[in-house]
Amino acid sequence: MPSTTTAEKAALRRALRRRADELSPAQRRSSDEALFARLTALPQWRQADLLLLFHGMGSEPDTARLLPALWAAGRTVGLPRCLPGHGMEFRAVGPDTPLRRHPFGMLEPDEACPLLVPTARSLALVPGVSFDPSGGRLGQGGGYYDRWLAGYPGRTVGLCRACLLSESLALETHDRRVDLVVTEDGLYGPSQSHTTQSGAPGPRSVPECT
Ligand SMILES: Nc1nc2c(c(=O)[nH]1)N(C=O)[C@@H](CNc1ccc(C(=O)N[C@@H](CCC(=O)O)C(=O)O)cc1)CN2
Ligand SMILES: Nc1ncnc2c1ncn2[C@@H]1O[C@H](COP(=O)(O)OP(=O)(O)OP(=O)(O)O)[C@@H](O)[C@H]1O
Repeated sequence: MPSTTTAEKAALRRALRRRADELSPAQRRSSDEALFARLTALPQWRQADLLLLFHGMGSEPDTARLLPALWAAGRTVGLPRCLPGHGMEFRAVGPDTPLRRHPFGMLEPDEACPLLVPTARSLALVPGVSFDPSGGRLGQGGGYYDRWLAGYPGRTVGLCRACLLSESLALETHDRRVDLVVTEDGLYGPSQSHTTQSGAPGPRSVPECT
C-alpha cells in the first residue's frame, strides 16, 4: 500500500503533466526564452566548472537549445545516463556526440563519452514536473535524481514554468530540495527572499496557465 505522500505525488504529477501538455508550442517557446535568460544570467551558471544539464523532452524546457552556445564558449557540459537500479551518471557531450533515445523518451550519451566527476563548483540543472518556492521538487517518479543528488557535492537549479510552480510540495525524507528555482518571473529557493532579478517582490500566488 503506497504512503499518502506517494499517492498524492502520483496524482499531482498526472494533473501537472496534463497542464503542461496543454501549453501551445508558442507558449513553451516564450516560457523557455524567459527561463533561459534568467538562468544564463546567474553567477552560478557563469562560474560553474561543469554544467550538468538534462536533454529536455515532451513539455520540459527545451534545454538542448542551450548547448551550442555553451560549446562555442568552451564550457564542459554533461548529460545524464540512466543506469540499472535507478542509478544515473553524467557524461560529457560535444557538438558531434551521437545521442541515443532512452525508452523513457529522452536523448542520452553512451558509455563512449567521458564520465564526469562533479565537484563543489559544478551546477546541475534538475528536471521536475513541479517545484515550490522553497526548492521542493516533484520529479518523474523514478527516484533517479534523488538517488544521484544524495552523493552530489555541487549546486542545483530547477527550471519551472510559472504555471507549474506549486505553493508547497509534500516531500519525503529522500527528496532533495534544489538550491534555486528559476521561473519566468523570478528566483526562489531556501536562501532567496522571493525576489525578481530587479529586486522587486516576486509573485506569491501560483498563476494559471493561460
Ligand atoms: N529530460 C529528462 N531526462 C531525465 C530525467 C527527466 O526527468 N527528464 N530523469 C529524471 O529522473 C531521469 C529519467 N527518469 C525518468 C523517469 C520516469 C519517466 C517517465 O516518463 N515515466 C513514465 C513511465 C515510463 C515507463 O515506465 O515506461 C511515467 O511515470 O508515466 C521519465 C524519466 C534521467 N533523465
Ligand atoms: N536516495 C534514495 N535512496 C533510495 N531510494 C530512493 C532514493 N530517492 C528516491 N528513492 C525511491 O525512488 C522512488 C521514487 O521517488 P520519488 O517519487 O521521490 O521520485 P522523483 O523525485 O519524482 O523522481 P526523479 O528523481 O527520477 O525525477 C521512491 O520509491 C523512493 O523511495
